[in-house]
Amino acid sequence: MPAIEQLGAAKRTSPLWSDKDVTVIFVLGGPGAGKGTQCQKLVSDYGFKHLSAGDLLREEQDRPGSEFGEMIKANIKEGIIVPMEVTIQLLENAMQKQMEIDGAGGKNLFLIDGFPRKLDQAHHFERTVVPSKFTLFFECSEAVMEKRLLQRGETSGRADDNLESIKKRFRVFVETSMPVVNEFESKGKVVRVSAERGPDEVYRDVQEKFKERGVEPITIKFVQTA
Ligand SMILES: Nc1ncnc2c1ncn2[C@@H]1O[C@H](COP(=O)(O)OP(=O)(O)O)[C@@H](O)[C@H]1O
Ligand SMILES: O=c1ccn([C@@H]2O[C@H](COP(=O)(O)OP(=O)(O)O)[C@@H](O)[C@H]2O)c(=O)[nH]1
Ligand SMILES: [Mg+2]
Repeated sequence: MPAIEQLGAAKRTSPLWSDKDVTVIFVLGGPGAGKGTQCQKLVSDYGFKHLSAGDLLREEQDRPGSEFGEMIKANIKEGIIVPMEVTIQLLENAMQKQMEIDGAGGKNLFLIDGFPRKLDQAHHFERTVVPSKFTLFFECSEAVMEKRLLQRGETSGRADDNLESIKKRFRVFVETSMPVVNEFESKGKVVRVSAERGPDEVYRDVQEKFKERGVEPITIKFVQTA
């Protein structure tokens, strides 16, 4: 990727896509709330494509020759939000790539997981890439999230799944990311689900809320041939 000020979204003044052609649902919730877990379920039942901002940043961090690698690494370890231009460009690139793969018949349904984590990101993405349909927000206590993250840390290999980084991430979530949820909430654009129970119970609630919002699972029609 080129220098930050050269990135496409940094220069555009109107959205790249219309929300009539491209559906984006933001997925938010504290670290360890279960965003990734629920997104995987939605992918198989609803035909969404899942884009995790954190995964895209980790991929860019590890890409040989990336000029942002060191900066991303340092930010993730400290739980700090990476400058939005980088994250938005990575998301836009991933969406573009997916649309090229799907071609004209594609449904262009995207779950954007772990983003926007800051108000400026939310505003900039909606102004320069595409406005979101709504935000799926997972509510979870810090005690539960901490337990899940420490357990995930046993095998994830993630530099931020340790108690010190987890505490910092909780703080950033409350101070920086919750204002995003509150702003979307004031516009009636938040679907709130409790994430305290097991993955299947949480998912049942997600499906119910999606139905209320008119988002239906994929139905496979079986055609009788004989
Ligand atoms: N509802 C749940 N109950 C118990 N454990 C869960 C639940 N959802 C996710 N987990 C586990 O908790 C950890 C964090 O989940 P993940 O989906 O990675 O969360 P996030 O993307 O919000 O950080 C993972 O190890 C996952 O397997
Ligand atoms: O839009 C984003 C999303 C993630 N991150 C960084 O990536 C880290 C991990 O995010 P991820 O969503 O993978 O963590 P999760 O909430 O799933 O545990 C965050 O703490 C931030 O440092 C960021 O800077 N901007
Ligand atoms: Mg995640």
